[in-house]
Amino acid sequence: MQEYLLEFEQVYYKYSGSQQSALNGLTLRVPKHKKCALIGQNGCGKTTLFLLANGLYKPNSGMVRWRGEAFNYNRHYLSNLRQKVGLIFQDPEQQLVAATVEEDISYGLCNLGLPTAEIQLRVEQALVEFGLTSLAEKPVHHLSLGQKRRVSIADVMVLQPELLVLDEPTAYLDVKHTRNLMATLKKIHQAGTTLLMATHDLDLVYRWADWVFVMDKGRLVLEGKPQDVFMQRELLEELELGLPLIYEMLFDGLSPEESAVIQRIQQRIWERNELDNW
Ligand SMILES: Nc1ncnc2c1ncn2[C@@H]1O[C@H](COP(=O)(O)OP(=O)(O)OP(=O)(O)O)[C@@H](O)[C@H]1O
Repeated sequence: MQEYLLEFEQVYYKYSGSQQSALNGLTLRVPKHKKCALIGQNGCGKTTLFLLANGLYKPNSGMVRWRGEAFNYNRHYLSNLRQKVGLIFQDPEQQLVAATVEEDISYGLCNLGLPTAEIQLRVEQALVEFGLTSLAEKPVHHLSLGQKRRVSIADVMVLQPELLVLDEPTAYLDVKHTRNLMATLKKIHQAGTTLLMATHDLDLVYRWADWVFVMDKGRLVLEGKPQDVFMQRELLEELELGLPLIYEMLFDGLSPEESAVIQRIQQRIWERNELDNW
């Protein structure tokens, strides 16, 4: 039976001074072990959802649950929750706090009060795992965007979260760094971490995700496997989200022979994704 890590039930959230709710009766459950993509227009509430996901914000009404239990917003609970739900911000600058890469990665571990030997071991492992060993002593403000992104992921992964939430992690990355990032996420997923990623890149969603959430105006309007979600052409056009290129082509008046080729390619992509699944 499918287990759910994080659940939002009828969640409303309004920023102070704002007229409209950013989350508007959001009900959404994150399935354990999946690679979930969250899509929706600018301003539909994705980042707000993420800020509620690790308790940085509290709903005005409704409930957020972790493994079936309602969030308790006391300090001890939140500190535990933030180890389990790792949040990667859209802008890595927001996340990097220390002078050097090594210090930045150890920052969260020091806050947990772990023994020094344990901290050193985990930092060394993270430096190797995320290809940062040669940058260990480099000042974080001297890094490229792709390197900063890797450090921000290492900062969070060193805490060994069960769910990793990423807000548009491929924004501003070139092809090479996007591929590297996706390879890193694959390793993280294979090691047992559930992923939830907001993105506007529908081709990436189609190739990567095994579950897709579609949000509009602060609520969930559609969810499912990519191949089912992207068949909902009219709804997605109505929401002005567009479609992955392969669906644009499929719906674009192809000959039966051309359609058959596209469908064979789709089949290959689904099979490959299934193999990668849990
Ligand atoms: N700090 C804030 N104060 C007031 N309103 C805010 C604040 N942050 C976001 N909002 C509003 O809340 C709504 C949801 O914003 P949010 O950033 O969650 O959307 P998003 O889906 O992440 O957008 P994007 O795709 O552009 O990142 C928007 O209407 C936005 O203007």
